Amino acid sequence: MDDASIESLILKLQNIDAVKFGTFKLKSGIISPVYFDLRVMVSYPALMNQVAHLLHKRAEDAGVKFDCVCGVPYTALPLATIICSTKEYPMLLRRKEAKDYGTKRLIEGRIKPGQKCLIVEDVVTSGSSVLETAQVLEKEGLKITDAVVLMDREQGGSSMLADKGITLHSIISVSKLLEVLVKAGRIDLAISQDVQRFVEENNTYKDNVSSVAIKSPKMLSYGARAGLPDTHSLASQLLKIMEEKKTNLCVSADVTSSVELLEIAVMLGPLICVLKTHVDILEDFTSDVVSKLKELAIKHNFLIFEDRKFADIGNTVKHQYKGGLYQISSWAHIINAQALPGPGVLQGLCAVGRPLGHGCLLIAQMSSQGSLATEDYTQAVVKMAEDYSDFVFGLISGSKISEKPGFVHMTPGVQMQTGGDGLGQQYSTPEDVICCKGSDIIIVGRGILASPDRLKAAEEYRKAGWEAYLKRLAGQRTKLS
Ligand SMILES: O=c1ccn([C@@H]2O[C@H](COP(=O)(O)O)[C@@H](O)[C@H]2O)c(=O)[nH]1
Repeated sequence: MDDASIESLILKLQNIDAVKFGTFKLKSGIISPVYFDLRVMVSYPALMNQVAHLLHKRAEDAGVKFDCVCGVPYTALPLATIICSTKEYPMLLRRKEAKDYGTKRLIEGRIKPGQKCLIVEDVVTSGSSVLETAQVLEKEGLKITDAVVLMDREQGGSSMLADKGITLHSIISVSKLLEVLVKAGRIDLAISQDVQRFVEENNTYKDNVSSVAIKSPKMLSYGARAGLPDTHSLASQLLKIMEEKKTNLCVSADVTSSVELLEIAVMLGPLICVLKTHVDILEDFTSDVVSKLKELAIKHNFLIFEDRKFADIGNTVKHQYKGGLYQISSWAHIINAQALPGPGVLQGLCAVGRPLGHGCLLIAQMSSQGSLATEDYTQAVVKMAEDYSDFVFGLISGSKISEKPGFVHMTPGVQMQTGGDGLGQQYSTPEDVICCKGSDIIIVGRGILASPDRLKAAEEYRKAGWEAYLKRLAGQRTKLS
C-alpha cells in the first residue's frame, strides 16, 4: 500500500468529518481531543468501496489466508459486505444481541467449523470489540488469527489482541493520520502534540502488559546512560553513537548477496546505530565482505550485530563464534544467544568475545506469534543477563524488561503499521516500542528493505524512532514537574 493512497484516504476522511478535533466525551467518560466517526462513510459509496478494497489488500499483502469474513457490528458490516461481494468470500453476520425467538443465533450465515474467519473493523482502541466478535465466532468452531482495521488509535488494542493470538493489520495509525494532516496544513502542530499525548497517556493495555515489563522506564537519556559506571563498554559506545547520530535505528540487512549487503551499509550507514546481519544467508560469503563491512562501520560509526542466536553448550558455541567459515568473532561487535542451554552458553561465548571487547544480547522474548517464552522464562533470562553483565550488555525483547540503566533493549518486529507477515512475524510501531514500551532500539528489516526507496524509508524509521525517544523523555519530565 503506497504512501500516496494512504495520504489521500486520510484527507478524504477529514473532508467528510469522519475525523474531528476538539473536546469529546467518550463512552468511557474520558475527554478526548480527537473523535473518529466512521459511520458517516456509509453516505459516500466511492469511499466505502475504496476502504473495503484497502482492507482486503492489507490482509492480502500480509499473506493472511482466510475462508470467510465477519464484520464487527455495526460500522464494519457494510465494509465486510463489500469485501465479500466483490471478492466472493462467504460472509458471517454477527448479531449484537441474540433474538429471543426463532433460532436465537448470534451468528447468521453458514458456519463451517474449522474454517478461518477474517475479522473486519473500522476503529480499534482497546481491541475489546474485535476480541468479543472473535470469541463469539470461536464458540462456533471458527478459527480467528487475524483482523483488519481501518484506523488503529494506537492505544494498546494491537498488543492486547496479539496476546490473545490475533494479529491486527491496520491501514491508518493515529500517528500517520496526524503526520499527514500537519503536513497538509489541516491541523497545527499543537493539536497534533495534544492528540499524541492523549494517545500515550490513555494506553488501555500499557498498565496490563506482562508483569515482567518495567512500567516506568527511568528518565535517563542515552548519553547519560553511556556514562554510568557499571555500563558495559560496548553499551557505552553504542549509547554514545545513538546520542551523537540521533538514531536508535538498527537495520536488519537480511539479503543474500554480498554486494547488496555492502550497498545497504554504504547507503544507510549514516542513519543507523547498528547494522544487523544474518551472515549464513549470504550465497557468496567471503572474508573480504566482512573486512569491507568493518571499514564501513568505522567510516559511518555504527556497530555490527550478527544475529546468530547461539543456542548450544559452551564448548560448541565457542567454536561456532570463533571458527568455521564465518569467524564471527573477528568482525561482529555484537552477537546474541538463547538462554535455553543455561549459563554455559554465555561462558563459552564470553571466553572468546570478552577479550576482544565484544558484547552479547540475551534473547528474552521473540516477536513471533506463539513464542514459547513465558513470563517466568523471560524473568529468568533477565536474571541470567544481569548475572553475566561483564559480557551481556542488553536484551532482545518487546519492551524494557530490566531495571539496569546501562542495559540496552533491542526490539525486532517493527514496521510503521501493526500487522504481521503471514509467517508468524508480528509488527509493532516505532512509537509503541520506544515510547510506550520503553525499549531503546528498533530493529527494522523489510519495513526498509522492501521499500523502492530504501534511503527514504530508513530516514522515516530513524525519525520515527528518535521522535518516540524524545517524546518518552519529554513525557517523563512532564510527569515529574
Ligand atoms: O524475535 C525476533 C528475533 C529476531 N528477529 C530478526 O529480526 C529481523 C526482523 O525482520 P523484519 O523484516 O523486520 O520482519 C529478522 O532478521 C529476524 O530474524 C525477529 O524478527 N524476531
